[in-house]
Amino acid sequence: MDAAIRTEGLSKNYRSHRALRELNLEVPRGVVFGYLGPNGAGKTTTIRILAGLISPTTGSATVLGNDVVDRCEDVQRHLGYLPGEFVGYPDLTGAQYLRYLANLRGGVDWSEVDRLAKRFELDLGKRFKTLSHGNKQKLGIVQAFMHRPELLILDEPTSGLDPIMQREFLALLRETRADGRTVFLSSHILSDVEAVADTVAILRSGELVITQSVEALRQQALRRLELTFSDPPPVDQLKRAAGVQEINWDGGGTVQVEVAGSTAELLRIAAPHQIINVVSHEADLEAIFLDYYTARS
Ligand SMILES: Nc1ncnc2c1ncn2[C@@H]1O[C@H](COP(=O)(O)OP(=O)(O)OP(=O)(O)O)[C@@H](O)[C@H]1O
Repeated sequence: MDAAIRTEGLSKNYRSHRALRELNLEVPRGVVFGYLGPNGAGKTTTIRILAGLISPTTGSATVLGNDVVDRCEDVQRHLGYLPGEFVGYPDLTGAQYLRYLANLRGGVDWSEVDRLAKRFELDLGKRFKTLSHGNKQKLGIVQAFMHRPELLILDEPTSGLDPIMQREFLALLRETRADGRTVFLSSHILSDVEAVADTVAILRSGELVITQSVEALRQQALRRLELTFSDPPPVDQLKRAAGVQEINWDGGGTVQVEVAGSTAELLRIAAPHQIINVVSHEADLEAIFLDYYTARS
C-alpha cells in the first residue's frame, strides 16, 4: 500500500525566499506523525502544499497515493484538514457551516458531528463570529474529523484549547490511530507531540533536520536518577557504568546521576551496595528538541 504521505525533493520559494528545500518525507499509514520546527521553519508551507492549496516550486508530493498537483480534488476529498487559522463564515452558526462543508464532501453521518461537538463541549447553535478563539478551533477540529477521513493533516491543532480539551484531543488522535488511520500534525508544543506521536520530523529553515521515532529519541535522551545508599555510595564504580554522563555527590548517602540511554548497567552496579531508594526523572526530550531547533545543521 502507498505511504499516507510521500514527498520527493519538495521545494517552495516565495519570490527569492526559499521557504522549503528539497524535502523528502515518508509518512507510513496508521501512525501519528509529529512535524516540529521553530517559527518560520516551513511547516505551514509544507501542509498547504500537501492539502493542495499551493503548488510546490519543484519536487513532488503524493497524499494517499494521489499527486497533490495533478489530483488535487482526490486529495482534498479524502483528507481531513485543519488550517493554522481556521476561518468560518461569520454569520453562519457552527451547525450551518458544518452542513455546508458536509454537502461539499457529499454528506457525512451527522451523528459523528454531534458526538464530536459533545465531546469538545461545543455549542453548534452559535454564530461563528461570536465564538471564542478556542471554540473556533474546536469547530475546525470537528470539520476535520467529521467525515472520518483516512488521513488528517492538522496545523497547530491544539492552539487555543484549554488543558482538558487538549487532553481530549490527544485521546482522539490515539483513537484515530487505533482505527488504522493516519495523523500528520504540526506543533510547537513538544510535550503534546511527544505524548502522542510515533515519529517526529524536525524542520529548521526549510530543511529537514531529522526524522526519528519518539522511542529512539527517548533512548538518546538524558535521564536523571537519584540513588540513595545506606553505605557509602560506590561512586567510582558508578562513574564507569555504560551511559553515565555526569555524577554529583556531596559526600552523603545520595548520588545524582545523568545517564544517556539504558540505566540497566548503572542499576546492576548499584544493586549490591545497600541501595535504599531510587528516584528516576523522566527522560528530557525537550533538551534534544531544542538542540535540533537551534544548534545542528
Ligand atoms: N505567502 C508568503 N509569501 C512570502 N513568504 C512567505 C509566505 N508564506 C510563508 N512565507 C515565509 O516562508 C517561511 C516559512 O513559513 P511557514 O509559515 O511555512 O513556517 P511555519 O513553520 O509554519 O511557521 P510558524 O510556526 O511560525 O507558523 C517564513 O520565512 C515565512 O515568512
